[in-house]
Parts: sequence; structure tokens; C-alpha cells
Amino acid sequence: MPDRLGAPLSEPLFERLALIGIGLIGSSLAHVSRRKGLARTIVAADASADVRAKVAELGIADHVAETAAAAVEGADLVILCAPVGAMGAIAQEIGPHLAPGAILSDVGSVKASIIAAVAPHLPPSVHFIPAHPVAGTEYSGPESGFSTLFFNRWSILTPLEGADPKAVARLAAFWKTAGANVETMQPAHHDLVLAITSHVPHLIAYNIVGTAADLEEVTESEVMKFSAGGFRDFTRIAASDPIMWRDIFLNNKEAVLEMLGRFTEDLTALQRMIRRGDGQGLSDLFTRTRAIRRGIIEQGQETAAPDFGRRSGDG
Ligand SMILES: NC(=O)C1=CN([C@@H]2O[C@H](COP(=O)(O)OP(=O)(O)OC[C@H]3O[C@@H](n4cnc5c(N)ncnc54)[C@H](O)[C@@H]3O)[C@@H](O)[C@H]2O)C=CC1
Ligand SMILES: O=C(O)C(=O)Cc1ccc(O)cc1
Repeated sequence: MPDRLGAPLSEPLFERLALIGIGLIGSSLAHVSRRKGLARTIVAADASADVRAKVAELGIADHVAETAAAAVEGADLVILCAPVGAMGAIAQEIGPHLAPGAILSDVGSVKASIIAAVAPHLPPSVHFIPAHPVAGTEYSGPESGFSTLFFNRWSILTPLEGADPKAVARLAAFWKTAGANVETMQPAHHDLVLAITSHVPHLIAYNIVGTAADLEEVTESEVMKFSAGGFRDFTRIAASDPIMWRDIFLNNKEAVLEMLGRFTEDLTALQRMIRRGDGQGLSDLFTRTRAIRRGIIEQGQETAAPDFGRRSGDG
């Protein structure tokens, strides 16, 4: 593939990057950091001994630490890449070991609950700047990462009030070098926007695949055989990591329930249009939604490749 990421930096932005949790996102950050020379040294930690062994075997970090506390020693950038529900306990473990002046960030799909869980454990000298790269796939684990995952995707920073602008700019430079576009948002607003653009769509996918699996009149093999008719795209999303998504729903409860309420109302309206034979109402909606899809494609936010989510050969 063409080198969309461009040449490596002449000087690293950070001396020592510690990544805690090396799944899809942690390993992708390790790949892009190495490829772009974002950090002089990359240290990895993971709660799972199997994952630590795999990371060592793949050679995607310079060091694999036994514990998160050991990994963050002397790091000037620490990024938590574990499931949302694990962030608080990790912060508690690493808090006393963080270097003064270090930047601590995360990649969690929810922001307000992570801030509430992490912030109390941090020494005042540490710059906590939460972030969320809106980029991913349905794959997980250290072998699923690739260096171009963040290319032309958004990374949303949600700095707390009074955050040091220099530290925010350094983290923004990190994400831009990784290929992402950076936007800043209030944490609560982030959670509301992502509830409708990511969280509820995943819930709908989990639900429709579950509904199909539970049908008595239609066999599982028929569902698989005839899945091209729309169902197939839902199954990709419904294959996403169960722990990660459990944590997202438990930690963005209010915004998800608010958006689900609106979704249910609109679905009821659609139901009524079908029952009453309101073809005009149906085609009006479908025309508006088609325009939204075309707008997304024009912005270059859609990957047309059928193997989206697979590694792009950069190891
Ligand atoms: N998968 C996706 O498409 C995206 C995920 N995210 C967020 O990124 C984070 C990571 O997601 P993935 O990389 O997809 O997950 P993953 O399941 O591929 O990897 C998570 C890793 O964290 C490790 N882990 C769990 N608890 C830990 C702990 N207490 N200490 C250290 N390591 C721990 C696991 O062993 C696993 O290796 C999540 O917070 C998720 O919300 C953000 C954007 C996209
Ligand atoms: O694979 C997909 O379609 C995704 O939606 C990936 C994704 C999952 C979680 C996020 O917080 C951001 C992106």
C-alpha cells in the first residue's frame, strides 16, 4: 500500500511511551509509534500473561513489563488502552509511579466515567488528557493491530478544565503524527455524540443478530446462507469484543438510554408508516439517509475495502 503515513520524525516527540493494555488499539499505537518514530522507547504492559508473551514474540514494543506500575516508571507519555471498566484500577496502580510532568491519556470509547474513575488517583504534577480515537475494527488482541488504523480518522481529546495547553498540544501532535485528525470536546458532549454514532448502532447490531439467532421458523443455516441482504453488515459489528462493549454500555448508561428512547420513537413512526401504507413517508426518510451516507463517503471517512479491519501488511 502507498505510505500514507509519510516519513518518520527526525526527533521523537516523546522519550518513553508506556502503553497499558495491548489489544487492537494498544498494538496499533505501538506499530504507528515505531513506524513514525513518535517515541524513543516503547514499553508495553498487559494484565494477561498470554498477551505479554505474544507482544514479546511479535516484537512490537522495546520492552514488555510485568506490571503496569513498572511500565510507567520514567515514561513521559502513558496511554491506557484497556477496556473502559479497567481504567480506574489501572490508574490506582500506576498513580504513585507516574513521573512528575508526565502526560497520562487513554483511548476509551466513553469519557465522563473514565475521568471520574481515573482522576482521583493521579498526583497533581501529572497532565491527564483523556482521548478517544474514533477508529477501530471488530477484531481484538495484539495481533489485530496495524499502523494505519488511525489514518484520516478522528481522535477526540476531552481535556479537563484548567488543563495545560502545552501538554494538550503535545498529545494533539502525537495523534496528528499517527495520521488522525484531532478535535476537542467536553466529555459529556463526547458521550452523547458517540452514543448515537457508535454505541446505539452497536446495540442494534447485537440485537438484530440475537433476534435472528433466536427465531424458530428460520434456521441458523438459512440466516447464514442468505445473509447478504443487509444482515451481513450487522454481523460484522456484532462480532465486536463482548467485554469492551459490555463496559461501554455500563459506563455510558444515560446517553445511551436517551438515544435509545429517541430511536424507539422513530422506529414506532416507521412501523406506523408501513402499516398505513405511507410510501411517501418511507421514501422521504430513505432519501435523507442516503444523503447522509454519501456525505460520509465524500469526507473520506468510509473504507470501501471488503477486508476493512484486517492488518495492512505492516506487521
Ligand atoms: N476496538 C475498537 O474498535 C476501539 C476500541 N477503543 C477503546 O480502546 C480500548 C481497548 O480496546 P481494544 O484494543 O479493542 O481491546 P482489546 O480487547 O483488543 O485489548 C484490550 C487489552 O487490555 C488488556 N487488559 C484488560 N484489563 C487490563 C488491566 N487491568 N491492565 C492491563 N491490561 C488490561 C487485555 O488483556 C487486552 O489485551 C477500550 O477502552 C475501547 O473502548 C477505542 C476505539 C476503537
Ligand atoms: O468497527 C467498527 O465499525 C467500529 O465502530 C469501531 C469502533 C469501535 C469503538 C469505538 O469507540 C470506535 C470505533
